[in-house]
Amino acid sequence: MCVLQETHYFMVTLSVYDDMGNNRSVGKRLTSLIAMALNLEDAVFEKVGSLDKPYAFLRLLHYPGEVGDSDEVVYGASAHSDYGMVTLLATDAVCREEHKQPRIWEDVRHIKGAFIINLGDLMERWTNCLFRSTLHRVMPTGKERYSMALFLDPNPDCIVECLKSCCSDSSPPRFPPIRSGDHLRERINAAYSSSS
Ligand SMILES: O=C(O)CCC(=O)C(=O)O
Ligand SMILES: [Fe+2]
Repeated sequence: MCVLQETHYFMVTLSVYDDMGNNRSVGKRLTSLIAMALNLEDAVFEKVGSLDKPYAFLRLLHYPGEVGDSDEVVYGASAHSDYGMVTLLATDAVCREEHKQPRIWEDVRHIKGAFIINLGDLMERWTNCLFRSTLHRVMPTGKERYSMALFLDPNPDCIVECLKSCCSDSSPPRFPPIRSGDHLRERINAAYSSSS
């Protein structure tokens, strides 16, 4: 069974995608939960413009099942963090997505009907690393994998800088302010230049 055959799941993902660009209630809810977890005002991410004309991208992924017979490990997706604010990921139960906890890689358990939420680099910058962007990778298991990744990013003109409540004299901002579009371009350029 693959996620794309589960019409209901597919429709839910598309309606979340639609919501990201239109009334943005999913984005508001997610960012307010992140704010609450940090003991911040619910609307803090809205107030810094994270949801003003945000960009949402949907990526449909299919990983072939074959595992090469060489000794070299071939990743479904090599270790990376997502570049933007938050990612919602719908997958089938087939392969392993792993998240790096402080030292070890841990399998992400599949829960039917649930999304995996990855925090992206811009969330790390806003929170001054109180919330880290999740390093993750997909390991092949010899079975096909399908997933749908929905990336929610701020508008390219949004200036992302450490939230006032996440820095202090003893914990100064670790990153300078950056235009979201410049950050995304830098990360994309770095990824393509290192893979060529
Ligand atoms: O397919 C997956 O589970 C992960 C996809 C992913 O990490 C990405 O597209 O950034
Ligand atoms: Fe990713």
